[in-house]
Amino acid sequence: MEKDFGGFKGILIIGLGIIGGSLALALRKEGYKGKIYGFDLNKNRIEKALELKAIDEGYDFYEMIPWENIDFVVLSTPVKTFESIALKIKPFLKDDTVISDVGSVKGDLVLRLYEILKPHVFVGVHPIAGTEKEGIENAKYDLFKNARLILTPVGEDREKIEKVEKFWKDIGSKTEIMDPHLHDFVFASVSHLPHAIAFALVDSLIVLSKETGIDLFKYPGGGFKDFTRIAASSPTVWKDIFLENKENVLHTIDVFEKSLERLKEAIKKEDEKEILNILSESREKRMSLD
Ligand SMILES: NC(=O)c1ccc[n+]([C@@H]2O[C@H](COP(=O)([O-])OP(=O)(O)OC[C@H]3O[C@@H](n4cnc5c(N)ncnc54)[C@H](O)[C@@H]3O)[C@@H](O)[C@H]2O)c1
Ligand SMILES: O=C(O)C(=O)C[C@]1(C(=O)O)C=C[C@@H](O)C=C1
Repeated sequence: MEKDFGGFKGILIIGLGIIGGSLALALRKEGYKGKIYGFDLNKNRIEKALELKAIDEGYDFYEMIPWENIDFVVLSTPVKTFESIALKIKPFLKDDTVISDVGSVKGDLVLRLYEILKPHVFVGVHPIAGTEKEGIENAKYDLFKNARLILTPVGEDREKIEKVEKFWKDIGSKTEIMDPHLHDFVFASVSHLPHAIAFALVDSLIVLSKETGIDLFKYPGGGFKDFTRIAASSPTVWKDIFLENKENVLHTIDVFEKSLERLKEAIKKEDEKEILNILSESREKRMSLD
């Protein structure tokens, strides 16, 4: 099928971070012919986006944006900013402009955004791709290529939902539709919990270093570094994800605590059979990935 990026002629990306920036670069790389507008509260990000030729025009005041040219808006800021941004931009939107996002949490948030923005159509999107880096200075044009991308539409506007799906397919993502609440349980388990544990693991070493007076951070090998790469992720982005997906994150932490407790008990009792059971089952699962 011919590439038309959903037929959108003018795209506004709000938030020129690693994800918003990578989206702009991917559009260029994949041959998008329309105009790309960028918005960010941080002027340095706008300058960098212009320097990289990722965007055609950049703004830090909504009033200045040529809204008549924009038929697709993508929210790419931390998830807790989405609702206030939606309220701010709504008065400027053309009737047929579609609004979407790239946020890591969906659930009730997409229902609230849908209500705030109607009669405009909002379609929730989550690309399952990223790194621990932040800002457009770390953006990659191929971040979304062959990556899974979840759409969590609410409402019945098939035509606009399909336009958003085609937009991402033309960038090279593998799209999948999911219920927004199911999405939040799944990604609490496979993404939010691992980030919480990685941050907490680094914190454990801070505590142990203070307790002992030994700078444990001088000694990590590959194991600790591999395990905690994601603890270098943006605190602002992850604070918002944990709070916006609070119930699921708390539940998955409870389950993790029980798993850790099971291993702890087996070690305490020197129960070799139980230790081997836990490690073998986990190793088998981990090896079946990819
Ligand atoms: N980083 C990842 O791995 C990843 C992956 C998938 C989805 N996401 C989601 O993508 C979104 C963006 O994350 P990121 O990693 O690109 O973050 P980032 O920190 O790299 O970029 C966020 C940008 O938003 C700007 N910003 C913050 N508040 C703003 C506001 N109120 N108005 C305008 N601009 C504002 C910041 O100045 C920054 O340039 C988040 O919702 C996140 O959950 C992130
Ligand atoms: O690879 C990483 O650094 C990521 O954290 C990417 C990752 C993930 O957990 O897999 C992080 C958040 C997203 O919403 C999607 C992807």
